[in-house]
Amino acid sequence: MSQIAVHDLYKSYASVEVLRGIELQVAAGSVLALLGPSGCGKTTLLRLIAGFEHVERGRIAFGEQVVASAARFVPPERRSIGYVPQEGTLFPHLTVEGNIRYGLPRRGDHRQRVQEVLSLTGLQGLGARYPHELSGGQQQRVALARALAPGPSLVLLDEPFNALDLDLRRSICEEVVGVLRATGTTAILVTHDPGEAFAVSDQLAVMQAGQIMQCARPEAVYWQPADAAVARLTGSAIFVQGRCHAQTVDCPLGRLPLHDAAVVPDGSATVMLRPEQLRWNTAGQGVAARVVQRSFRGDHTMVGLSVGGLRLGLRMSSLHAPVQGDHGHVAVDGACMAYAGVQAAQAQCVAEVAE
Ligand SMILES: Nc1ncnc2c1ncn2[C@@H]1O[C@H](COP(=O)(O)OP(=O)(O)OP(=O)(O)O)[C@@H](O)[C@H]1O
Repeated sequence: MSQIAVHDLYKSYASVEVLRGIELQVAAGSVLALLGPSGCGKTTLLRLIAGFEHVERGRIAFGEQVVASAARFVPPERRSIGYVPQEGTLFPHLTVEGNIRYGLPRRGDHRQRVQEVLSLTGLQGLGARYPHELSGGQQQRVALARALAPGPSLVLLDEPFNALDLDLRRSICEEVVGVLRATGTTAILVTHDPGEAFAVSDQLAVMQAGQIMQCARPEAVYWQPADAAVARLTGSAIFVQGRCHAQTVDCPLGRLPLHDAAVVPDGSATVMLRPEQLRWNTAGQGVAARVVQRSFRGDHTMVGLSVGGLRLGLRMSSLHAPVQGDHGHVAVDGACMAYAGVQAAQAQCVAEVAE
C-alpha cells in the first residue's frame, strides 16, 4: 500500500493555479524525487503534504487516513513529518544539540535520542558547536538530524543542499538518503538537479507548470521520457524528425528501433535520443559523418559533426576525439523514443546536444 497518496490536487494563489490535478503515490520506505524547473510548484506541493498550506481541491492521504482535502485538515504537528527546508534554517544562538532538541517535545530527557541522531547523521562530537562553527554540509546534516529526532514516518526535503557546490551536494545528498534508507523512512526530495534525482530515488516525478508530467523509475524516465519537455528536463537530448513505421523510425541517423514505451502512430514524428547513444566510428557502422568542428574542453572534447544534413555536437573522450575534417560514421546504440508529429518546441531545432 502507498504510504502517501495524492489525488487530483489543486492549489491557487490569488486565482493563479499553481498545482493542477496532481496525482502521486509514494510507497512506504521509498524515496521519491520531485524534479522540475523553478516555479513549477514543487515547494507548494511539499507544503500541502506537510500541512503548512490548505488544499483547495483533491486530497492527500497517509495510508488509510485522509489528512487534507477541501473538507478535512489534519494540522502539521499531527502528521508525523520531518521537514528539511532550504539552507539557513538552524537557530544560530543554539548549539547543534539545542537545535536537535528543538524538534522534540519539551518534557523528558532526550539526551539518548539526541546522541542517536548525532551518530546516525555522522555528527558525533559536534553537539556543543554552534552553526557558524560548522561547514555547510555539516549544517545540513544537523537540519536532517533535527527532522529525524522525533522519528517521523515521512521526511520532506526541499532542495536542502542548494548552497553546497555540486560535488559536495551530490555526496551529502547520497549520505543523507542513506540515513533515511537505514531508518526505513519514507522521503520526498525536491531537487532541480537530474543527477541528484537519478542517484537517490526509487521513483522520479517530473513536474512542470503545476503538473506531474511523468512519475516512474529513474531509468524509465531517462530513457523513455513521456514527452520532449521531460526529456529536456532530465538531461541532454537530441531531437530529429523522422517517420515511424511498425516500431521503427526512419530518420537522418538511419532506421532505428523504438522503445516499447514509444506509443506513436505510423507517420511523422519527433525522435529523441540521448547523446551517449551516438557512437562515432571508422568501421563503417551507421551513417556517414564528417567532423566540422572540434573544441577541446579538458576532460572531454566537443566534436561538431555533419551527418545526414544535420549538425550534431558530440561529447567525446579527449584521448579519442577525431580531428576537424575527419570522415567516419555515426551509429546509434539502443532504441529511441518518438513523439507523434513535429513538436512545436522542436520545430526550429533539428538537432541539438546540450552539454
Ligand atoms: N504564498 C504564495 N503567494 C503567492 N504566490 C506563491 C506563494 N507561494 C508560491 N507562489 C507562487 O507559486 C508558484 C510555485 O512556487 P513554488 O515555490 O511551489 O515553486 P518551486 O517549483 O518550488 O520553485 P523553486 O524551485 O524556485 O523553489 C510560483 O509562481 C510562486 O511565485
